[in-house]
Amino acid sequence: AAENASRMTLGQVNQVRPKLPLLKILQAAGAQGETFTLKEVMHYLGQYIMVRQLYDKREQHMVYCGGDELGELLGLESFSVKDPSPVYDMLKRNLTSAAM
Ligand SMILES: C[C@@H](c1ccc(Cl)cc1)n1cnc(-c2ccccc2)c1-c1c(C(=O)NCCN2CCN(C3CCCCC3)CC2)[nH]c2cc(Cl)ccc12
Repeated sequence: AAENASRMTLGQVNQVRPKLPLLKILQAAGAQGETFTLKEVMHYLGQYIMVRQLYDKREQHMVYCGGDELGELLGLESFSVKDPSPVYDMLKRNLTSAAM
């Protein structure tokens, strides 16, 4: 019982709460709820890029997000999935820890 309780709380400890503009993007990609693991956030952002066809069909590592809400959040017209730093910077600005 105790280990289950601790496992449940540990499961909670790595949850993050997206701010509203990011939450709307995740929900557009099918996300349910308001807190996620970082892995889930990345999964839904990838799904969003796929569904909105923001990646270049020929150069599939290039994402053209200008004019999309994602580009507004990133402050970028485009980026390469090979350099995740702009995405991590955006997440720092748009995620709060759900643990508090
Ligand atoms: C390594 C990983 C990644 C993850 C995070 C970051 Cl900051 C960079 C890179 N990654 C590698 N390519 C992609 C990618 C490329 C084009 C379109 C969609 C996703 C991703 C991204 C994933 C993802 O969850 N990826 C699962 C496997 N992907 C392979 C690529 N697959 C598609 C590539 C285009 C053609 C169709 C398949 C989709 C599944 N989540 C992301 C979210 C963002 Cl903000 C940006 C990119 C991704």
